[in-house]
Amino acid sequence: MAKPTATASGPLRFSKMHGAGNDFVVLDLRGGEPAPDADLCRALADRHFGIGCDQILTVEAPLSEGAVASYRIWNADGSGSQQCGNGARCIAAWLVRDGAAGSGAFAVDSPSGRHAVEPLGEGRFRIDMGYPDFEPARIPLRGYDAPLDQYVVDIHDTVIGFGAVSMGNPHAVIEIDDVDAAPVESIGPLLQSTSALPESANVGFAQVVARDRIRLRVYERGVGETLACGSGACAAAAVLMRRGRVDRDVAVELPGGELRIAWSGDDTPLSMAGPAAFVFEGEWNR
Ligand SMILES: N[C@@H](CCC[C@H](N)C(=O)O)C(=O)O
Repeated sequence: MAKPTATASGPLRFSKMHGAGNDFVVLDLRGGEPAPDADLCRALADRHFGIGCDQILTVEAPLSEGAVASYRIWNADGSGSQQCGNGARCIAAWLVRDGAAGSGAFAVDSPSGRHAVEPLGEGRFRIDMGYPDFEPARIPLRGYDAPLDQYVVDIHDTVIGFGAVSMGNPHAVIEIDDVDAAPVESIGPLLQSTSALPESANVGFAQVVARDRIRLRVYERGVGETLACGSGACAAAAVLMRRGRVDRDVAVELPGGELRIAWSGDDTPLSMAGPAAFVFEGEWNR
């Protein structure tokens, strides 16, 4: 099979991939192809008139010495993001298939920094996702000077308690008794709309099942509910670990699959392990 590459003219070649059901259109921009603009992202992501995906990922030249490549992320609505955990694993799988990375450990750059990648075999990868940042100004979360375990907002008389953290991108985490009954479609967009979260946030609804197991649904910024959010799984685990609600190594069950999150504490990066899969290759007629 020919390697999917983007050329300056003619059809735009893409790979369709997913990580635990969070699906992607991957474009290779290493040949100098411009990044997709918001209109093209929306067209590619459209599930009826386009290819259909939650995010568009672009493979680009490395930003740091020794990294094999970098990637950027666009949501289905055309907005950009700084991080995508499931996307990082898909980019890793794509780079291995491409030959840019070998079968051993390697590094990739993202808008939020450099990530060590460890191929685990059978289509699974472990990614160093960096340091969870609880500092309100850097999430960003307005109205607080110091991190709290729980923040409270009152939006049009709906009171919402949540934890907040940046994984490079902003996350709010609401602990809930039964994730199946979580008001994802109502509270997700409502919390995203608060001026306390000036860059919006990915809103996770997390149920602690056991000290080593969380169930999670995420209403993503720029998409809506997805089958999995990798950075959301990292965020939920980090918030619940910091509260002492779960152990430092947990399984996170999402509607589309399971991820493993480990974080030994403030001075160490958090790691995420999970699957990455190719679905099909194609050409977009522009
Ligand atoms: N699905 C992703 C997160 C993608 C970006 C997010 N919607 C944002 O706007 O920050 C993941 O797996 O982390």
